[in-house]
Amino acid sequence: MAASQWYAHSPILIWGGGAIGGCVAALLARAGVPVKMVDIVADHVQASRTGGLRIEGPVVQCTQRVDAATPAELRGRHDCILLAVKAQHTRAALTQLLAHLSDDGVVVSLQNGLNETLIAGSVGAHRTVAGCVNFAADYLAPGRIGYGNRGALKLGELRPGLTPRVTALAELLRAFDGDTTAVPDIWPFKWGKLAYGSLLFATALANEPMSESLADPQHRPLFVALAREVIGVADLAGVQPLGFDGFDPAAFRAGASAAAAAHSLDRMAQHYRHSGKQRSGVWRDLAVRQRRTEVDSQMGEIVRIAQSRGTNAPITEQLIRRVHEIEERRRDMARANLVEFAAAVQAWAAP
Ligand SMILES: NC(=O)C1=CN([C@@H]2O[C@H](COP(=O)(O)OP(=O)(O)OC[C@H]3O[C@@H](n4cnc5c(N)ncnc54)[C@H](OP(=O)(O)O)[C@@H]3O)[C@@H](O)[C@H]2O)C=CC1
Ligand SMILES: CC(C)(CO)C(=O)C(=O)O
Repeated sequence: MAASQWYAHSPILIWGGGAIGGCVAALLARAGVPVKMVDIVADHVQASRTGGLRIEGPVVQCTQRVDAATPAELRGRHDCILLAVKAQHTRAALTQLLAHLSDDGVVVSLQNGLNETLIAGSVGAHRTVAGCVNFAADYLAPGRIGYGNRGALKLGELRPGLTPRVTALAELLRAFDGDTTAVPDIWPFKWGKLAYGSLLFATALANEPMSESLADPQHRPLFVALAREVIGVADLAGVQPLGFDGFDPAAFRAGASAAAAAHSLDRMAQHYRHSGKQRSGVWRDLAVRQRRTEVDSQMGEIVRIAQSRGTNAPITEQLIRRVHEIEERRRDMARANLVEFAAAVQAWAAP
């Protein structure tokens, strides 16, 4: 199957044209792929289809006119929908997009978390493809996206095995990033990103850049304990997380040396040191957008899975509590949060 098959009948829909969707929409359009970006932010839609969508930052700078619509303006059915809304907006987006997905079409999740279960429940498992996304971007203003740094982009079927369609989807997305790969088992990467993401949620308790917090020796007991807990829940779910972009799950497992974890955290810090995006999307939701984060959808799911296996995930629960306190303006974002959290984790671990 050729990548062009996905847009032989209708443009590729990019549902949610913010940081991730906007980057993909602009750069696919720039490569000559027919795309249509769908977003609820009318000003952003209008700017992107008239003056163009501007991509800023160290990776690429361009202004690309992108065909765009609000959900209400959209007509017709499409074979490929790249879904890039925040996890908590997935259900609403699915309700809107269902009528626009062709019978043999697919929804590809370009999201963090385990939204594929929800997507499959709505459009059917046979029309769902999973993604693991780690490039960094920010929605800056209507018609303006910052592309901070390149990062892993992997696609896979819900069931193990490489299919022609997922191979063709990866080929399609190589027009966005040439290193995009189709993998025979996506779940180790999805869980790898959840463990990685737990560290990003933790760094968002502070105002410092990700690279600074990840490299700070005082925070490391917290990062190691947190990642180890998430990896433990993945084990219970029958998945052995895999790493990318400096994150090495094996280095956080019980029995691994402190030096191995330190090396992995140093490499993660290095990944962001020269990025145009110095702070995570979680930090941006809290500090700039001043809105709820994806913590319940992403970290909450880890707690729910642990509980369904008869155990718990206490450090993740404490992380969620602290993020909620910042969301509700009951806690300031400060380095002291990480220092205090690391000390608490060490105290719980003490015999
Ligand atoms: N940003 C990043 O660097 C990375 C993000 N991710 C993940 O990618 C996913 C997308 O995140 P990101 O791009 O940052 O998010 P953004 O908020 O930047 O973009 C999402 C866009 O979708 C819009 N939207 C919300 N609901 C709908 C809807 N029903 N239909 C159409 N559009 C809608 C949003 O509008 P509004 O703002 O009004 O809600 C927003 O414009 C998340 O799961 C995130 O964790 C993964 C790796 C890196
Ligand atoms: C930091 C990043 C971009 C991963 O590289 C991310 O996942 C986020 O901001 O949510």
